[in-house]
Amino acid sequence: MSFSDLRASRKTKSYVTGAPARKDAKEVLLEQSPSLPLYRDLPLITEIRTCDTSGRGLWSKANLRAGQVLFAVKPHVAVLSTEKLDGYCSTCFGVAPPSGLKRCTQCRSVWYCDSTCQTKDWSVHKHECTSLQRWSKAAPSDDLSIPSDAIRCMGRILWKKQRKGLDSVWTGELDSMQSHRKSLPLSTSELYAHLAHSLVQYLGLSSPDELRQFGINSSGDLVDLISRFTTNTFTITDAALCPLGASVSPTVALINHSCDPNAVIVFPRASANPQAEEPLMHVVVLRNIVPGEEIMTAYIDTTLPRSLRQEGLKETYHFDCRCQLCESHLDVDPRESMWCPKACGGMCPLPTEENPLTRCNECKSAVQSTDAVLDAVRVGQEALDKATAVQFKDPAKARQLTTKLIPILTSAGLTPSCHPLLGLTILHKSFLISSFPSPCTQEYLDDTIRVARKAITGLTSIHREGHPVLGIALAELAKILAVDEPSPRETNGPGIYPPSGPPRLKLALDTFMRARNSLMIGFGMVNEGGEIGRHVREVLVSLEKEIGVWKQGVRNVLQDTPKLK
Ligand SMILES: C[S@@+](CC[C@H](N)C(=O)[O-])C[C@H]1O[C@@H](n2cnc3c(N)ncnc32)[C@H](O)[C@@H]1O
Repeated sequence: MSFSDLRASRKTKSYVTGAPARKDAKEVLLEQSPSLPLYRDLPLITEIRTCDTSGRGLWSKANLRAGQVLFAVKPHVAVLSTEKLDGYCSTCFGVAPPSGLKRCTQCRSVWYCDSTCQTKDWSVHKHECTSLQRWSKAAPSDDLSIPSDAIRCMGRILWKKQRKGLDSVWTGELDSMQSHRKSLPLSTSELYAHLAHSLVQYLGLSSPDELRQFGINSSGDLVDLISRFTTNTFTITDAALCPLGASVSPTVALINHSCDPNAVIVFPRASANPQAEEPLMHVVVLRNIVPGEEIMTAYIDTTLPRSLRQEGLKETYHFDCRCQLCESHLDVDPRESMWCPKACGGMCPLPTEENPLTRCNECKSAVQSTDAVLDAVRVGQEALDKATAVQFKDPAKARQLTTKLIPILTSAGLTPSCHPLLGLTILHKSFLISSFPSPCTQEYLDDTIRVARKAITGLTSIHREGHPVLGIALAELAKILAVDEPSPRETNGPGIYPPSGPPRLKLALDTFMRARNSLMIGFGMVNEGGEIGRHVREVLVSLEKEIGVWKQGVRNVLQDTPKLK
């Protein structure tokens, strides 16, 4: 849910238990007058409750099934990230059509599908347009000519607030989102001051006093705005979970966090008309929920080890996570695990500076190479941070880092689900897929398939089937398994991966089917797994036909071949 990054949620199989209803939940509390009915988007099968530890939250009043779309809402405000502005429509967030997008001729910074999308956005963009032009003129360099996503999003919040009315339900919902103003750590003051200054500049105000027109009457109100924005913003993603920008929905923001979530927020782009109401946020149930259970999503990447998750949650959301996963004491957490040094098939917890002694959970053999493992994890973490930071600006450099570090971490004994190996593998896979050579060689194709499979092995140890991240990764693997082989091998052996020829096609079919099952849950049954789920279904139909033709061909050959005497 972090606005800067898509942090997919994950789950370890061993934690698969229904979360017990929290005892400290109090009765329904809605801080609103009857004349201001907030959260009209909420379905009747949910209710808002408050509890001492996490404030308001959303609770289920009914049995909910995995794959059920609990509700779908249009965010109050959404903005594209700067680097996506020229590739997607700023209104519906649809990808540029083959005929291209239409650019706003005034600010020349935002793009639309067509005049329909442009007209829909005009009531807010007319303010934004002037601000963008002014900002660009004053920018010291080209790469600073567009303000950050946060500033553009907060600008939109204020203009829309003004338009909807400061006393409106719309504004009431926004203003009821949680602010941490009273408990902000000192370390945030510099960032907040910078954001406040940039926002005033972007809005073209000569003094903070002019913020009154937006209902901001004091510096406290301004801090509230920034705090509400950072605490309640969701990453907006495309149908394949690639981050596109930031969005704010007060209804969705009622949902509290768990590192072991029972729901997920996705943008499946499910409608037959891609422009209709998009971008639409769907809250999808990941596993069955019983009445009286709290609905929870993950705000951060749950493939991360506990310490990094806790750090991230504290920094952005200001709480100490006490979810089942954080409180559990597992023998071996797949996020921090290595193979048995005697290769008995068991696993050991990853050694740490504080706990260097580690043993296999099966044969109890001790890991001797502690220093080497610690070093590998440290350089792996540095490489992952660097590669993530430069992946768009300098993909060659990023790929160099992943190519170099994956073998080091693998030979240090880390399992595929272990951090930072899993992160590096996922990144490496995306580099391989995005730079398929033309013509593609068998070696490149097979290598990409192996890396994609390794990522899935890691993800499967953490996510349950049905998680959208797993569904997308499976669909990606299935797709590359179905690519025509440049030079198929003659033989297939039990230890050879990937197989070649017809067995490869069969494996692609099975992987597509597994992907489809996961996508149907993760992106919602009624959405048919979203845009990617529908695409997978189409490919499945044609692959089944292809395999059917091949089987028939084999049958014909067998029938035509004279029996051996
Ligand atoms: C998006 S809001 C969630 C709704 C919020 N509880 C409210 O009352 O509006 C995020 C904030 O809720 C609180 N929160 C969310 N999940 C929590 C958890 N598992 N434990 C403690 N606090 C939590 C934190 O204060 C966090 O900054």
